[in-house]
Amino acid sequence: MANLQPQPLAMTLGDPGGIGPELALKAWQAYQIAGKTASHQGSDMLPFCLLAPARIIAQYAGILGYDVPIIPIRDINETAENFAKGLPVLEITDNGAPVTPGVASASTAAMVIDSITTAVALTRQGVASAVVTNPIQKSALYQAGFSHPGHTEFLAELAGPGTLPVMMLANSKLRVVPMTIHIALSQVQSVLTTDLIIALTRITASDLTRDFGLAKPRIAIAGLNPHAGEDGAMGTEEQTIIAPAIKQLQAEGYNVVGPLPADTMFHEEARAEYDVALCPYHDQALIPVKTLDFHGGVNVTLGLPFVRTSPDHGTALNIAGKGVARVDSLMAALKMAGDMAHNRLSMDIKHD
Ligand SMILES: NC(=O)c1ccc[n+]([C@@H]2O[C@H](COP(=O)([O-])OP(=O)(O)OC[C@H]3O[C@@H](n4cnc5c(N)ncnc54)[C@H](O)[C@@H]3O)[C@@H](O)[C@H]2O)c1
Ligand SMILES: N[C@H](C(=O)O)[C@H](O)COP(=O)(O)O
Repeated sequence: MANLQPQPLAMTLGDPGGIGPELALKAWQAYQIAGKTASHQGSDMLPFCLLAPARIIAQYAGILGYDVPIIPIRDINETAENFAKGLPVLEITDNGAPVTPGVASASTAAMVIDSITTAVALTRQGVASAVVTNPIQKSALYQAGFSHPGHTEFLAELAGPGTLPVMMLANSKLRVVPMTIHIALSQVQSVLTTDLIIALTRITASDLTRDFGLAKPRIAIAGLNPHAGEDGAMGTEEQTIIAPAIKQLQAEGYNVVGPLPADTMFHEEARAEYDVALCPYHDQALIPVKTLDFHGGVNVTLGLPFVRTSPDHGTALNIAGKGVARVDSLMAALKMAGDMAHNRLSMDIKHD
């Protein structure tokens, strides 16, 4: 019989020049305020361990004047027993590169990447329940030779060949999936295919059922062009690419509608008609979700063999180290990761 008590969450460092270290400290404080201490049994928030050089976290605690004891641990299994005493930090690669709040640098890329790969390895070994990532400064990683556009694509590579990652951003008002992610707008038309839409929709529907408890998710698919093409007068991708995918998905039994005009599908009454909206390109999906609730949003990667969530914001270099960064989105990501891990465990137990 599987153990229903999930393992701790593995939180990554993110860019050490950004707000990630500050948010990790604030998240630990928020847990203490909420009374989530050593015993997490019965709690709906799992304890977490930060994968980072402890010296950097201590540096931020000092700059910010936070009374958060840093507890270096050697094994993630030591997280729960130490969580009431301080923030558990599992040491990762540290080349000693100096860190300045508000400054992202290629010199810290190795530790940023090691934190992610270690979190994934621990989660896949089953000693962590999920990966919760802090934001990375993509430009600094690119300078260091990192070849993936973002976490989403990197995590898919770590998951193994054939993995199709699905980026979903969610808050209490809206869930969205950009069907193309980190590519130039000029490439969207060639990357968006009928087969891609079908594959992304199948993964979205199945993960919303397994991880979010939606028995038959209601899915809306946006058009690419103004007015969803206005019957071909303003573009034909709706007719040649999107509609055939919807027809196929409906034939398979999915509850899918579209292509819908993107400008009118996000108002309150329209949102009540679906559980998730799939959009042809990044900003079409992310503008409404971040506008409706930036601080409550979570970025979750569907389609992976492990759970990964993240706050929906970036590194916010302009406010790093100032103590003003809001921790709400990271807290929402921790909560969602724990809930998803719990749902997967419950599902495994049912199938035992
Ligand atoms: N998951 C990720 O790793 C992730 C997500 C989004 C962006 N990014 C990266 O972050 C970098 C900066 O991106 P950006 O400037 O477009 O977006 P951003 O989210 O970092 O900042 C946008 C604005 O929101 C504010 N803000 C962000 N988070 C906040 C918080 N928690 N509390 C208060 N204010 C907050 C910032 O100060 C800034 O004014 C880029 O390199 C981008 O690629 C990473
Ligand atoms: N596209 C995301 C956003 O704008 O919020 C962000 O860049 C994060 O992407 P990854 O999780 O793939 O790093």
